[in-house]
Amino acid sequence: MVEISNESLEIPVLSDVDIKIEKVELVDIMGPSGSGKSVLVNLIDCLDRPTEEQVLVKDRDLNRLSDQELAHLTKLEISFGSQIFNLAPHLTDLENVLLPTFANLKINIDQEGHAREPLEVAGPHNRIHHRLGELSRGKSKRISIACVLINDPVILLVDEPTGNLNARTGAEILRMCMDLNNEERTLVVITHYPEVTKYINRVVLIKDGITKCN
Ligand SMILES: Nc1ncnc2c1ncn2[C@@H]1O[C@H](COP(=O)(O)OP(=O)(O)OP(=O)(O)O)[C@@H](O)[C@H]1O
Repeated sequence: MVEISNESLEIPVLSDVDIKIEKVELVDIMGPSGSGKSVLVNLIDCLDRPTEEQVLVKDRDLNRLSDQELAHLTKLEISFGSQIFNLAPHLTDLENVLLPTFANLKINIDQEGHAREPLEVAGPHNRIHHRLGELSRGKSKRISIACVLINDPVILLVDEPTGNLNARTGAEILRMCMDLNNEERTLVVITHYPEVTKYINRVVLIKDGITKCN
């Protein structure tokens, strides 16, 4: 059970969710707006905690981890790519990609070299010193994927990587997700892309905070 509360109000958000995601799976989470998809992903990324029951990541109960263990998990093992409006439009692509590293990157490292691989994986890119706000939506999505990859995590959570994209670019981004999954990473994607089942064979449906299939 997950409830969101302030002093006067308690809102039950997820109440009967029982999902096991295996190592190296590629899973799509689908459901109507407000059904609890983002809250579920926030739980896996340790941004929220359940009011009842458990969330286990790599067999570890997140409620029982120390702050240091949680920080290690969320900095280096799990990466959450939120929707592109959470990227900073006034920063360059390179600066956006490097942002998740600032807590743990050594000062004298070649920053551009460090970002090169995730930028290449995320697609052809020759304008890394341009501000994000100057890019197309498709290119911005690719930058958000590069941000997810920069710390080389084993679990990737990606919120709406295909949102507001045309069919061709949406398919390219999903194919990229499949490639990342083939590299032995576990991927949890939230998308409503209509042909998602061509690319992802396990879809978890959430309706009113309850998983309908898993
Ligand atoms: N910080 C918050 N304060 C109050 N209610 C919240 C908060 N975060 C989420 N909720 C509520 O929890 C429920 C689930 O929200 P969530 O953002 O997970 O939905 P979603 O399925 O991701 O929706 P969308 O597809 O529109 O992004 C909604 O009723 C939402 O209003």
